[in-house]
Amino acid sequence: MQKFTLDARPEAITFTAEQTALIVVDMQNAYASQGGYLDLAGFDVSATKPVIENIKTAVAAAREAGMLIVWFQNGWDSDYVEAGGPGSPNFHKSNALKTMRKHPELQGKLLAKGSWDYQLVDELVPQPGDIVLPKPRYSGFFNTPLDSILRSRGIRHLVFTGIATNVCVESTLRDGFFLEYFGVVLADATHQAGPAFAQQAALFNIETFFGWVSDVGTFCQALQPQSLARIA
Ligand SMILES: NC(=O)N/C=C\C(=O)O
Repeated sequence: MQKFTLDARPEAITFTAEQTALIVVDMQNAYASQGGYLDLAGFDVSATKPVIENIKTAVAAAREAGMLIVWFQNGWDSDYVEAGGPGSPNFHKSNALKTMRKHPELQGKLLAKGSWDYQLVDELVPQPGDIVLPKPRYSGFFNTPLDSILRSRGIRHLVFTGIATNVCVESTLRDGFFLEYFGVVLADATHQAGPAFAQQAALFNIETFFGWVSDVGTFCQALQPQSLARIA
């Protein structure tokens, strides 16, 4: 199998396309569009357009190289049974659920399966062969078949894109770390929920404790045949 070497912080990392999945976390209207959940809850989503474009670029490069693409969609049934009731911390901490309690006219609209909010943004369209997974909590490993899907394909490296860096991206990468996956974040294909320092802190944590940090241009360059670092 051909090996690729990606320049990253804190050091370069080597992987094969067959053993790597590109993970696109929650690129739904809820997280990336004006009028979506994050926007309605008071988070700034004004800088998500370049992130969408960068994800498109990373997905195309990964697809061309033969990597598995996994798309996550965060949310619940329209009655919010999957969100958990007052006995669940999610009921108390989810800003979507809190926003809907504050604005009952939004009930059934935020992060509900079948809603515009739940849909992936129009610019990002999964293709046949990709895997699209619903997830009910921040981590993509929790109550989803992600681990089985990856293990059955011998995948060991996960390249992360999506929103939000400091919530679902970091949660999934951390759980992956505990399950022995090597996690890499493409920083310019992610965006935080909250102030800019949340992005910096998440990337610091990942780079220092849980994984590696690179960017889309470097990722695409690493996958180009002429710049491949062929190792045996
Ligand atoms: N996709 C995410 O990172 N979500 C962050 C917050 C939420 O879903 O409430």
